[in-house]
Amino acid sequence: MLTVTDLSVRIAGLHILQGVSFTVAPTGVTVLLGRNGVGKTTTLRAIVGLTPRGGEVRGTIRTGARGLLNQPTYRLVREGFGYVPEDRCVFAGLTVAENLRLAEPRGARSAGGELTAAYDRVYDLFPELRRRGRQRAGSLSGGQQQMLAIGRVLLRDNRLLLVDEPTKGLAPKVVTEVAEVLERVAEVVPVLLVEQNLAVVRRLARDAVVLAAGRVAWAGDARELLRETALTRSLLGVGSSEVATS
Ligand SMILES: Nc1ncnc2c1ncn2[C@@H]1O[C@H](COP(=O)(O)OP(=O)(O)OP(=O)(O)O)[C@@H](O)[C@H]1O
Repeated sequence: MLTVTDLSVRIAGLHILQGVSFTVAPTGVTVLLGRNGVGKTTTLRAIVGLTPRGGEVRGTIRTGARGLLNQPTYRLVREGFGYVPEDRCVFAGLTVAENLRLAEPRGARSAGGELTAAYDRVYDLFPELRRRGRQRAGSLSGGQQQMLAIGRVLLRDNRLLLVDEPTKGLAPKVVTEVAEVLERVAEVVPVLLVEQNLAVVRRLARDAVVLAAGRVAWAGDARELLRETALTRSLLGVGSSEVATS
């Protein structure tokens, strides 16, 4: 389980997070919600040690007794933190297979060059990545790029995945496909998810944490939050029909 306590982040003179505390359950999806610009991405980036240079991060981030605040990102990756950023960051000029190869941990390929179980795990979830191995990542659709961004991270044996707005800008059918994949991923590894699509939240999230004004405004059962349309409306600023029908 990941515990974030009193997390404070200042960037460029802005006090963006002002004492954020929450826990990520050891299984399933915990969703991080809040209006635009409230600090959801800043929270994920602080956890994985990617606060921009000059930013100041304070507080504690722990898994068990281990303190992880301000650890270098490579060490956090070795600790089992997988991060899928909002902009996906696939290498457009490289093929799908080359993108995966760049993310390979030790053991993903045998001494003879054969792919091992790490690849089986990724290709079972995303058969299309195998089929499109030779295609340039830049020519994939948005949904396929998202699958590559998630698949790349899953080459490692993660203990926590942090996924930032994976369905943003995708067509409804593709949103459903990405949600299905995340649902399967969350059966084996806990996920901290930033997601604005409430239908996806409803489908995936067991726990919810809502940020407002630099702090946690609400935390608890995600379904309970979505049932309270007035609360959802006031915390997230969405229309009541959006909450009710999503
Ligand atoms: N490097 C930076 N320099 C200056 N301001 C920043 C920087 N990074 C984030 N901010 C500001 O911090 C605030 C929180 O940004 P963040 O991206 O974490 O919000 P968010 O909740 O993820 O937003 P959204 O839902 O729109 O993606 C915003 O006001 C943003 O402009």
